[in-house]
Amino acid sequence: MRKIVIAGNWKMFKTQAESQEFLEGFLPTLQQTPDEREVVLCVPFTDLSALSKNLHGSVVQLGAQNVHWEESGAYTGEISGPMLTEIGVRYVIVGHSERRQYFGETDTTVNLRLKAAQKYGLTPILCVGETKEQRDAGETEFLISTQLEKDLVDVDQTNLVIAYEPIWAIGTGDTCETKEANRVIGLIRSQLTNPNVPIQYGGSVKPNNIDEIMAQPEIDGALVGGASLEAAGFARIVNYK
Ligand SMILES: O=C(CO)COP(=O)(O)O
Repeated sequence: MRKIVIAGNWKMFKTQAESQEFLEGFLPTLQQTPDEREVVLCVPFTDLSALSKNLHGSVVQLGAQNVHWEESGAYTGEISGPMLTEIGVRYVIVGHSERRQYFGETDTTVNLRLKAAQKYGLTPILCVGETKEQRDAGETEFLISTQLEKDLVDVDQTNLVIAYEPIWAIGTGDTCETKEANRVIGLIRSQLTNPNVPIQYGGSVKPNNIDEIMAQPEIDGALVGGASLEAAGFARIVNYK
């Protein structure tokens, strides 16, 4: 059976004080969450250490938003796998479209980061997805299959989560039609050697559309941006029906 993974991606939001306030609202709502749902918070590096202490003993796993491929070295501004695992981080987002768009992330560096994450004991969440122009030009399938082919070279598919995030649906309120998301995720699965890799949908996931998204047979979870910043809303998403 495939694992369900619901992850919040806080992006560049929340100071430590704000993250603490979030937890106070969020953690008490989780007692009812069925065991098979993995709940992950992918937070800014500066929030990781304090959250790690406060999440201890809860069902929530901690995630980072990027990882460098070397163990250590002269890489100003970067964070390595051992630095993350030391403080209890279990997951890391790799290849988010915002990293690819604004910070020069390429399929080559995504591949290096995925392999390093696994080497140092983290589970990477690989993000793939097309732009509006690529979708309108009928290039969605080609684009995603090319990303997967390049990103997954020598990557262990037994310790991996994939997120299908159509770029045009991120932060726009313009959710991908659930049947279409289900179709693309089915295509992604058909390209994997391990059909049990959990594949999430991401892009304007909200409390009012999570039930419909999770009802789709190919969709194994969600990667949630804006709606993961508010405790009650994210709790509703995690506790989808
Ligand atoms: O980029 C996302 C998650 O990684 C999605 O962001 P939104 O949920 O804000 O659209």
